[in-house]
Amino acid sequence: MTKIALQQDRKLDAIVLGRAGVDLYARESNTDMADISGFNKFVGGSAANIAVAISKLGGNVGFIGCVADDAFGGYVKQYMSGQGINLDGMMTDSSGSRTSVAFTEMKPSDCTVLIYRNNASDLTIKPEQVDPEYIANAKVLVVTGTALSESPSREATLIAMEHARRSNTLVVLDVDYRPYSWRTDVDASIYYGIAAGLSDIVIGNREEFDMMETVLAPGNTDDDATADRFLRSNTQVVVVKAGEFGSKVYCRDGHKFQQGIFRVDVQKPFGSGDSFAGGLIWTLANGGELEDGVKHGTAAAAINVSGNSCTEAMPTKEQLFDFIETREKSL
Ligand SMILES: Nc1ncnc2c1ncn2[C@@H]1O[C@H](COP(=O)(O)OP(=O)(O)OP(=O)(O)O)[C@@H](O)[C@H]1O
Ligand SMILES: O=C(O)C[C@@H](O)[C@H](O)C(=O)CO
Repeated sequence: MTKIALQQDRKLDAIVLGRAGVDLYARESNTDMADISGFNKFVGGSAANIAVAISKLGGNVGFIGCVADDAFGGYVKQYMSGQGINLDGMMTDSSGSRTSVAFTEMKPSDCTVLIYRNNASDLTIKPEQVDPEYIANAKVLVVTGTALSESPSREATLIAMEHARRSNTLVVLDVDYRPYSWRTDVDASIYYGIAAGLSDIVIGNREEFDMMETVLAPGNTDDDATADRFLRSNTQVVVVKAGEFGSKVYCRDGHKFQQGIFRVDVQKPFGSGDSFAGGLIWTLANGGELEDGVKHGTAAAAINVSGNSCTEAMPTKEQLFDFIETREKSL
């Protein structure tokens, strides 16, 4: 079993950096966008999803991000506070930006997702708004990579990672690649490469690592080669997620393992990555082994994809361990 060393004497288990927005999920299942009668509203955004995931498991979690001074921004802050998330790092922008909004169908696969990020508030956060003391008070800094897609958020994200490194705060990069956020894959691979070099743990799926290797190894699809390439500089662990095929985990010392999935009745494919990250990071922040963290993340993801939202479908600690116990008994 593998232990990831981190500073335990910290006020916060984790701080998550990136977007917090609104998810509008189809009211009807298995219905095309054109035929949906309406939507159910939730808080979303990859970083907010991960923060809620950790909080619902019982973690003390903070946030670094920015929402607009509009009704959606107020809704997001109210919900996240209600979930017990510390918002000392949440900025509010009054320059006319807009809180990110995602519209989704509700189908087990081939789900349309439309995310409106025109002048997105989360990308307005500035380096001078990132507090190094706040980061020094957390065991883990979780960065969701879309925050790298535009300045000044790009610089704010990189300085946050530098602050974390200097204060021995573990750095996790969840790649969170959204192609429409980037001018080209070459641009993306450059900044993701810099961020990966500042990270202890890099979590991505095959498509995301393909993007990250656009310049370094175009056309490579071999996970082992990808892991070898990114297990450099500060990076101790690379996790390659593979949807219903589970995940592969590679450690700097050569140890590697695979984790299969927990089979469920899937309502939607998305949210799996954020819940996986939340379960993994919560486990590590509480001194758990890497293997257990990946199992917990895998179970949290299965629970989430069988639900009808992201944030609200994140499991509590009791739900997570009941799910695992029930499934393991039936093996
Ligand atoms: N259909 C499924 N059933 C059960 N577990 C799943 C399913 N799809 C994904 N998972 C679990 O979730 C983990 C992460 O999912 P995935 O590989 O899809 O990440 P992702 O591409 O970041 O997802 P997304 O961006 O859609 O949230 C997988 O490694 C697996 O453990
Ligand atoms: O990450 C986002 O901005 C949208 C998510 O909250 C949403 O649940 C999703 O993952 C759709 O793909």
